[in-house]
Amino acid sequence: MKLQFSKMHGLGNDFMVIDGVRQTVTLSKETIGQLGHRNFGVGFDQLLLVEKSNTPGIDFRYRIFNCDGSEVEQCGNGSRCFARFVFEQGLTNKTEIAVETAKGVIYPKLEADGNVTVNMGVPRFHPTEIPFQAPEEAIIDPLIVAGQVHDISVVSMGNPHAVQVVQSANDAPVAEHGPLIENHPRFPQKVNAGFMEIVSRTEIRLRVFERAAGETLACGTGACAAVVAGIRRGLLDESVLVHTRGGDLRISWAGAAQPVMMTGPAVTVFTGSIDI
Ligand SMILES: N[C@@H](CCC[C@H](N)C(=O)O)C(=O)O
Repeated sequence: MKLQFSKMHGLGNDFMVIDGVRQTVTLSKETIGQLGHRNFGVGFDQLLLVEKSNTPGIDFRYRIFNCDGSEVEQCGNGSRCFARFVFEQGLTNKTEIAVETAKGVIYPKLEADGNVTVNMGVPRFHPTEIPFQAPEEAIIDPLIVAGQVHDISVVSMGNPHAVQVVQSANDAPVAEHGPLIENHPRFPQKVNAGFMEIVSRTEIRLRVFERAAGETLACGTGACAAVVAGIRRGLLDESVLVHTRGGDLRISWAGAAQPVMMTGPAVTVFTGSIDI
């Protein structure tokens, strides 16, 4: 089977994006893992599969897979690339799109300046919604990692995040502690581990060790989760510029029961086809 795809990125978090509306696509976990390989495949952090939606009022459905082939619930940088993809490919002429993911509907909007703004939905904090083993919801939970207590804030943006505040994002032990947090037994479905440096009430630096993908140059849901965690801790204002290794995102959150808004770029690098 020959598969047409676009290679895209959002701040260096890179994607293979496949049109499953005009192509019949069947992908096993193994095939996704092979396609994701940086030496033997196309290479990506996540694969995005765009499909038709059967729900009235919803334009598309899109599925998200980590580079190991595991399917995940949500992807911030991916949602912006999804919107750019369906527009560029002529799958829609709408600039405001409603798209179903495995964890609800999100609303990307293509801006006149080339950025994409996404209503990422309402963040969740209850341990059962992460999922996280804890007796009750808290703003800060102590987590023992490498024999030391780390103060984490757990946030679900559809997918699970554990965010901690560090003195310096640059010097944070992301490669050492990231996998320990990702696979910590208190997170039965694993977790994305965020390391946030507070620069000011309106600016942070962030690195994220992503579940099943390792540290990426940027993580959109990780940025949403970090800003929400910082606001809940009383450290950040409502609108925050997030510096990632791949570039900047603007994240805003007006507080409890409100959706998180994310604005940033989405870039097509090339289109191609591959025999699978
Ligand atoms: N890069 C993404 C998040 C992708 C999914 C994540 N690795 C998970 O397993 O939850 C983003 O931009 O949000």
